[in-house]
Amino acid sequence: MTEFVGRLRLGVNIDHVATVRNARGGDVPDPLRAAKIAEAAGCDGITAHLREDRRHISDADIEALAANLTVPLNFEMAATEEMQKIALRYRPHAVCIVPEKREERTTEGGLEVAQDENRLAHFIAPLRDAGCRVSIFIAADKRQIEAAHRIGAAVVELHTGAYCDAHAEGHFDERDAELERLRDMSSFAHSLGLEVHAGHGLTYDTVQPVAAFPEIVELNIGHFLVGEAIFVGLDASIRRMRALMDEARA
Ligand SMILES: CC(=O)[C@@H](O)[C@H](O)COP(=O)(O)O
Ligand SMILES: NCC(=O)COP(=O)(O)O
Repeated sequence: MTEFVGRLRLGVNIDHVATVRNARGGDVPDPLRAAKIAEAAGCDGITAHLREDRRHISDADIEALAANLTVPLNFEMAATEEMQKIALRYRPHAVCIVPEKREERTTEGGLEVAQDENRLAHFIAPLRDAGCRVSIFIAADKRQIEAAHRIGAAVVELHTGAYCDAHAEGHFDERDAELERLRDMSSFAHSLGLEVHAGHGLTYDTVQPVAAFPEIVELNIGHFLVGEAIFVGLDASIRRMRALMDEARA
């Protein structure tokens, strides 16, 4: 089932502004300032991942974002009791449950929902009751999508990392196969009534084929935008991404 869903939303992930700040300690660069620039550049939401080890975003960042944003906050977190308490304190517009491994450099894969269904169903219930849209960050995998649907998630965010990595490494057959998987699985998730988002590792070079899938309503993009901002400024990097997304959608 496909349908035209209108303007594709851009959620700007500001985690890696905090990474730069934390390299030295102190207060600069300030993720909230980045979020305000992103709002002015026309983003549709701000994404921030409060990792359990606080390697980038801090508790104080979440407090500042929750108090000052005018666009919705998408709060990414692991499925732990500590994070659930924080989410229930701030009640962000959306909570995206992501897997975390201590030794990983970034979020390597999607959440294993199918093997942890009962626990996750109980875990997300209070978040849903508090009014948060619960999103599950998963690989483009039918089994995981079906499990996310069964536990009562409103949204699935499909991990685009494998597609982006294959492109960056010049493995174009693998890239095309990953893209095909993303296309099929976004359509499948949509057919179950799930809202479909995608993200991780997207760049100017990789965003358009994903943005063209009509079932996807939101892309969350961060690391590349923050890196590009070093050269052109954050406002310009976001506006260019926005333009590429709109072009692909048209
Ligand atoms: C879940 C996700 O894909 C992003 O939020 C990403 O996790 C950014 O943070 P890291 O680079 O620490 O993984
Ligand atoms: N959920 C994915 C996200 O928020 C952004 O990931 P990245 O662009 O920083 O890799």
